[in-house]
Amino acid sequence: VLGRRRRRDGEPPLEQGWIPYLGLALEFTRDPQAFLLSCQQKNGDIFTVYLAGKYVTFILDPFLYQFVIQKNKQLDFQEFAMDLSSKVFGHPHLNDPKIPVSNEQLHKLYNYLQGKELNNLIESVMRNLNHRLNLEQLKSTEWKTDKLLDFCYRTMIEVSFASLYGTSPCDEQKQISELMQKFRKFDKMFPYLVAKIPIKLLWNTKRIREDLINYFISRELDGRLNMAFVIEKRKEFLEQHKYLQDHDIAAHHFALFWAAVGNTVPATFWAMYYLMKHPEAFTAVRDEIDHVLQSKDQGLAPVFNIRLSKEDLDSLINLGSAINETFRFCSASMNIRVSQEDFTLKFQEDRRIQLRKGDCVAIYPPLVHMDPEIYNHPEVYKFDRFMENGKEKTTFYKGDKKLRYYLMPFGSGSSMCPGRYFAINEIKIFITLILGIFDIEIVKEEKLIKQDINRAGLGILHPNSEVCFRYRLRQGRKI
Ligand code: HEM
Repeated sequence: VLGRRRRRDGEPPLEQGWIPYLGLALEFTRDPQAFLLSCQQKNGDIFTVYLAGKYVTFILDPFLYQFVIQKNKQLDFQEFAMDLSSKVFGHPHLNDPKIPVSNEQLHKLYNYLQGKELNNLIESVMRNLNHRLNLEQLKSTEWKTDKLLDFCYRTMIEVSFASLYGTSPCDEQKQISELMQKFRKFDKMFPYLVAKIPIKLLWNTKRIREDLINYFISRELDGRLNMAFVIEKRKEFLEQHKYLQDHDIAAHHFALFWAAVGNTVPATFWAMYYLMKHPEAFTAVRDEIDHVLQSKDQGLAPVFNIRLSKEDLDSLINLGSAINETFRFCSASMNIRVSQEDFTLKFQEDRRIQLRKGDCVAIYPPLVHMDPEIYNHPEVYKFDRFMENGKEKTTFYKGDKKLRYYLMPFGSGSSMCPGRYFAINEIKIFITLILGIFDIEIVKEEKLIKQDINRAGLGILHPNSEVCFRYRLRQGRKI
């Protein structure tokens, strides 16, 4: 059968299925967690599965992750990521000999998402979110009803776009609202694009992608004010290469914008949702927020003008733990590497496996996140799971051995998300302002909200339906 191969000595157990080309892809996508657990029962912690034209070796024992992560020369991430990104976002493949733009140099610029520049980004997000919330124009006693995922998208796309790509001197509410709608349409197709379904077959996705790319062409970006340093530098870097057309550069900007909001918005949704569903968590987080706001004597009237520093946000331990617990529940990004040559991957002592050039090696963190040996009652949301003695808890055990990798929403090693600090701070700012300013509650829930697993392996899962909520200016709080 096409694609079938024989297992060689030293290679992990092999599961190929019987369907030509697809192999076990359908079983895997139907429920990755259940599928991997059943393979583990049969084969142990290391096995290879044939999935849609690729042999993927899964390493399920978290104590072996480090051996994969350390081998970043033989097990490459960048080539695979660039390939995928260029197909999904329609930009040229960097490192193509015809386009001598260094992907490595481009990566160095992501350092501007951290350190001193992170403080500036935090300040921008604060300013832009205060501005956005002031536009809501709520009167003090009036409840306003909305849909939670939609609210998170509207607010965070506007705030992230303004904080990264700057603000326009003209009113751009209409354009931003169109950007949000198009972004959501494109994002719905994201799993299909990753699965390499040709964009032509995905209705009008190609046109929507072009429209989105057009928001980022240089004549649109040039007049914007307060652009983030990371974007300014990235723009300068890409524009100095005459090989890249304006459209190519814009497509790169769009890819980064997708990375910046594609996971942050659903993560914010879940963080808010779980807080609203768990009153004890809501109260603990809100008390902590009030404490910080009061100590800073923050302005809430006549217009909201909350300004908190990174240190203030760092001090929100309950909130930080609630966000980590949210990540544990709903993050499902698979860490993939591609073997650059036939070689022996060595683990501790005499444990080792043979890998072939072109095969993938995968780590699937949701299995760790839901492991009852690591997390007591993993199916239960406990907002304070990641705190201990008033600080962030960082020691977790499996059996009696301490784990290095216990929570992995942001990937690992060479594929670690460079925007992780920015993302966590953005979510913290969002929740701090919303809980600080508003009373907020779920209105009705006709059916239980579940995670839609069609993005399993690709990042933060989405909810399978909307949640209706309402909010009003906080009562019983001096403003
Ligand atoms: C909750 C929010 C976020 C999550 C869960 C997340 C997760 C991830 C993960 C898992 C990867 C690795 C991808 C892989 O292994 O295939 C990644 C890569 C990346 N992320 Fe994030 N991310 C988030 C927010 C952000 C933000 C806010 C930014 C930028 C402002 C950002 C920028 C990037 C970039 C540029 C890459 C690609 C890095 C590379 O090519 O090496 N992310 N992210």
